[in-house]
Amino acid sequence: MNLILLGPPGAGKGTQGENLAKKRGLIQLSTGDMLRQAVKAGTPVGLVASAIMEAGGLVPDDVVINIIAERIAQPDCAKGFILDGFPRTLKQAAALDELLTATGKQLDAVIELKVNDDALLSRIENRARETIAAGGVPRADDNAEALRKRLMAYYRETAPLIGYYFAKGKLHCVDGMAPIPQVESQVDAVLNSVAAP
Ligand SMILES: Nc1ncnc2c1ncn2[C@@H]1O[C@H](COP(=O)(O)OP(=O)(O)O)[C@@H](O)[C@H]1O
Repeated sequence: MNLILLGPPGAGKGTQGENLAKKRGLIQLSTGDMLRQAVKAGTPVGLVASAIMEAGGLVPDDVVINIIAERIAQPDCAKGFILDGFPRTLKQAAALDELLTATGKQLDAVIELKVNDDALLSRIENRARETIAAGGVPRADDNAEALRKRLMAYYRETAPLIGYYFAKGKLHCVDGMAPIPQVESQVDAVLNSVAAP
């Protein structure tokens, strides 16, 4: 089963993706995590991405499309994958369509996590606080200013994908404001409904 998790920053895509990966044996592909690893490792992609990510902007389409194309071609992805943070633009969505067609794969569902804008800022601030309390270093983009930029990028570039996937008959909405276990069961219900009979 191949899925996309769609939603604004802080909607819970990472949490739900991790859970689905564990429960359903799918591979979680988070472009944010991949890019953060590239930044840490100082690879050429990391060098391009670092300042853009820190400011809350979007990394160029070609860069992320290449990362995903390479990763999806790996044998472990044959058992199914969850895209978390990709596609984020219509160009990325079109590239994904081509990629899936070329590799004989299909998209089973797009799950939109719906969350109130007001909740996002406090979720992101909490995430930064909890990381610090646990002795870690918070993400460079988990602050109010970068979040506003990320939200702007979301509404300008990513939100049109909701219509794109609705028109393709792939879109399923889930209430991302519910407690985590309830979001999980809503996601489960969606996946059971799209699973091959
Ligand atoms: N598909 C993508 N296209 C462009 N930039 C991306 C993409 N995925 C991740 N990024 C970059 O990585 C940052 C962090 O992404 P992510 O971890 O998904 O965070 P969040 O969903 O909390 O905003 C984004 O703000 C962006 O700069």
